[in-house]
Amino acid sequence: MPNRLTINDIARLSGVGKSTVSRVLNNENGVSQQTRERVAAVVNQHGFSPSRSARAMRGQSDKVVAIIVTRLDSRAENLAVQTMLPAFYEQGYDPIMMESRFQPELVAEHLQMLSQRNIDGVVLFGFTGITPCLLAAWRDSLVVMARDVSGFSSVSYDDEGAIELLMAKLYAEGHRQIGFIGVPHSDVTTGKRRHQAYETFCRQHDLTPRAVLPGLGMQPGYDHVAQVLTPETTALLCASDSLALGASKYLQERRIALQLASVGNTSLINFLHPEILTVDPGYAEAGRQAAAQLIAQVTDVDAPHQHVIPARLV
Ligand SMILES: O=P(O)(O)OC[C@H]1O[C@H](O[C@H]2O[C@H](CO)[C@@H](O)[C@H](O)[C@H]2O)[C@H](O)[C@@H](O)[C@@H]1O
Repeated sequence: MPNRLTINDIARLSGVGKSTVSRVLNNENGVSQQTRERVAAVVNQHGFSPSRSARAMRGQSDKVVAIIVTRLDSRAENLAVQTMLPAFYEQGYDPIMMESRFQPELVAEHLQMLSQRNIDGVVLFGFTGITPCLLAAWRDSLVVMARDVSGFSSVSYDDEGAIELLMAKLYAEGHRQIGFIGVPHSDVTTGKRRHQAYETFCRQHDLTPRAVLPGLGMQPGYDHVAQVLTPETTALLCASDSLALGASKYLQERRIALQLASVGNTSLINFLHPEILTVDPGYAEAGRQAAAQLIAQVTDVDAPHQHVIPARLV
């Protein structure tokens, strides 16, 4: 018996008609309890796993998408998820959330499990180590967030543009000694692209670059900011809001007055530090576009497509 029974198989094995099986699988009225149990017994006995029908039988949605975030505590990713969820709900999809913790092996495990459950599609927050090969089976039903992966749909941010906007603003305000705190180049987007954009701006405007790349998070910002400060430094550009929060705490404790700037425009930084100059990479818009793209793909309305969200100075 093949793993995936057809509706005909179930009808034959249960001794009922196809339409009866369909009514049972779709949890409709008009079927006796006894017949319902007979059909359910066949389904259970044969290890039947047509997730859509099984879900319908349990009265659950038959349209399910998965959202795989890298970290459940990322403010950036939360902002994108916040606009993604209503877009999925509106079209009748039930989203489930999973976490990768930046581990490709975990992504592989999640995808394997999702494909066994016949999930309609996946939004995956990408990172270094995610390869086209890893995602091959999902080419038509997956959207990568925050970076592009060759051959797949993606919604990414304009990392260089975000830094150029902030550097241009700081420069226009008269700053000539601008430090940079960022993320190692192994992280291609938040790390390499944002740092290189800073270096390029410095080169083009004859500024001396002074950068440190400790990694994502508030603690690295707090621990490493001192390395880029000189007595002449008047401004500090942070590759993310979390780094800016850490750097800001350090500077406040030592009563060092600097113009801080960061990429993020997340609610915590706006609430605690409205004085920080910030660029909105477009997390909310990215969430909306990712949901729309995935729905268009899984309903055959659109082919894979790459979107880049423009950054906006706030
Ligand atoms: O301030 P945070 O919430 O820690 O945000 C930092 C950056 O998070 C995102 O980048 C990181 O996750 C991406 C997947 O969502 C991954 O592709 C990237 O390599 C990571 O650095 C976000 O895309 C950035 O804009 C945030 O600055």
